[in-house]
Amino acid sequence: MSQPRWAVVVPVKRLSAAKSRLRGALPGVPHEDLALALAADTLRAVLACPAVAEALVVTDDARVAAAARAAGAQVLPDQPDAGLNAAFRHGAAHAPAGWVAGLTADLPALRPTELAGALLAAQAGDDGVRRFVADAPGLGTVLLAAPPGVDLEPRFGVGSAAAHTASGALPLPGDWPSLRRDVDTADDLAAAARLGLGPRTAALVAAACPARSTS
Ligand SMILES: Nc1nc2c(ncn2[C@@H]2O[C@H](COP(=O)(O)OP(=O)(O)OP(=O)(O)O)[C@@H](O)[C@H]2O)c(=O)[nH]1
Ligand SMILES: C=C(OP(=O)(O)O)C(=O)O
Repeated sequence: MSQPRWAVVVPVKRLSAAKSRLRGALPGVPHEDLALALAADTLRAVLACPAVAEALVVTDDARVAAAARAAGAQVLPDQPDAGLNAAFRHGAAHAPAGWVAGLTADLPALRPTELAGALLAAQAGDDGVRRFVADAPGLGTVLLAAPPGVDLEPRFGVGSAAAHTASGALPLPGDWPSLRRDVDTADDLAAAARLGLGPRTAALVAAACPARSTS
């Protein structure tokens, strides 16, 4: 039997407001270009993942929407424009019946095989329970997965790993460094670069600091 395939919801904030903690991380690179590259590399990995049938990008940003459509994603408006969890709920409500995952759009080192491993692990329990992947420090969440017929019930934000656990979701323990490596700060970006960045982000890092691209 073939593995059931997933709809993955990927919310992206307006680029002018997104990733504020990263502002100035790449000297000479416009901040919005960096925020767009992070999302584009995340989405590229999502769409290259064999377990994924569909990506739904929730955004009100025209550049993000154009890049997402060009990559093959469906684009939904950021309704009701009430923050990240509302955006996840909106995307999940438009996903086809089946397995649904929510993923943050700040994973520029994401490898499709690691995403596939996490999605497969989320299906292994077959017990109707939501599962999540915590970020590298263990406090936040990068992926939340819900079985068919189960609400995604996203609780992203500060301390979201504990919030997801408190809501009945179970943490997935797998070793997926590129999935767990979300990028909020310049240090996170350096850590993601050590794992290997996607092409859009790598090009901007190289443009900001050419010496780094050859090391
Ligand atoms: N559509 C949508 N996406 C959001 C919203 N808030 C956050 N996101 C996305 O959710 C992901 C994780 O959020 P954060 O890491 O907090 O990102 P952020 O709010 O852009 O970053 P900071 O300004 O540094 O807090 C990022 O990919 C954001 O683009 C929102 O209100 N709407
Ligand atoms: C949105 C989240 O994280 P951060 O803002 O730290 O990326 C989260 O971990 O739920």
